[in-house]
Amino acid sequence: MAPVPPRLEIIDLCCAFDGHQVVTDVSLSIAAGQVLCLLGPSGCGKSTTLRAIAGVETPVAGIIRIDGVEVCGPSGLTLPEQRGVGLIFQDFALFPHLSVADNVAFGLKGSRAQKRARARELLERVRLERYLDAYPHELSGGEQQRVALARAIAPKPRVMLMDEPFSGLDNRLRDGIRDETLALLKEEGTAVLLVTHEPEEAMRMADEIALMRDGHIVQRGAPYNVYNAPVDRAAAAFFSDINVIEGEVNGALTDTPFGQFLAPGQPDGTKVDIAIRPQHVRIDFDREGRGPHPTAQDGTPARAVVQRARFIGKESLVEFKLDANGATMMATVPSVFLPKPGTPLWLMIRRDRCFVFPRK
Ligand SMILES: Nc1ncnc2c1ncn2[C@@H]1O[C@H](COP(=O)(O)OP(=O)(O)OP(=O)(O)O)[C@@H](O)[C@H]1O
Repeated sequence: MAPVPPRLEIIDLCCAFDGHQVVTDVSLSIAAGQVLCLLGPSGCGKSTTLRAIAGVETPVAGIIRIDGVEVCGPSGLTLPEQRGVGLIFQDFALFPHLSVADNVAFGLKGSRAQKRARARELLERVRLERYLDAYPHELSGGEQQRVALARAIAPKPRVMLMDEPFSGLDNRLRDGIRDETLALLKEEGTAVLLVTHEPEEAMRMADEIALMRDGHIVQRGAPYNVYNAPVDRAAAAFFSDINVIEGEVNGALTDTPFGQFLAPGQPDGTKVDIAIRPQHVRIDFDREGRGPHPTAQDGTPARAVVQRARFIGKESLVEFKLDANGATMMATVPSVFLPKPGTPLWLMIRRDRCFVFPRK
């Protein structure tokens, strides 16, 4: 039996404006029921990629296939409305003069009764069936977004393209609507491409993350892998604050205030950055100038002096200055831990949580 093609497949997509390339050789594939998040900073080319898939932007090169059928490529361009693609954007303009049911049924084929039945089914799924005959202005922002969602899903698109669809909603509402949306789309076997610049949103929603920078996909993988094995310093820094300890390679080792680190394959004299997230820095007390003993897991402790400490909700953020080289380090600790500025403490860094990158 021939293998099932991915629901959405993009090969070497390139887009340009006025001769300036903003999307370069982007390749992605998404299976039925899978969610891929295109994650990256503002201006990196996420929305342009999405618009090219929708068919409202014409790429300069590349192939786009939906269920194995080319909709953009050497054989030509399929019209946007014939691609079987749904779109959800941040501003989810509903038609103000149509009832909620008619908004959801808009674009559906079939008899009036059939369209109303499908609208009811979807409004039940987003728990808004009581508003079937209401008008958009009678609904809250979050409810309107759920109607927009039901409208986008109603024609059973094979591919759903979502551009920051939840950023207009408040935090508590957002989590529920996000989860609800995904469950519905997965159930329908839709391939979802979600554009976001928020790592937390991507990690929460994605089966796979494609990290984008300057028009390129720099890393692809499951959220756990992208977070825990970033390809470079910028990829690590995109997900959270990071501490960077600078070093230089000598005999495949790098000396730092936290002891020696392996830098395999790096020639002598290479400058390296050792990155560690603040939540993987451990703190211990100063015992009359002595710290804890080195361990295999945490390496050598380094003495540091508290610069400031802030409580930021679930955790506290403490900023230190290292005795050894005056470098600044940040550590997050669960709950309230607010040592006074000037307090000497010892820092240890989880060896298995450090990333060693040659400096660019
Ligand atoms: N219609 C256009 N004409 C000219 N340049 C454009 C056009 N649309 C986008 N660009 C440029 O292309 C680049 C990529 O833009 P795009 O909107 O794809 O980025 P993005 O990653 O989606 O950013 P954001 O998260 O801010 O929406 C940017 O430099 C932008 O200025």
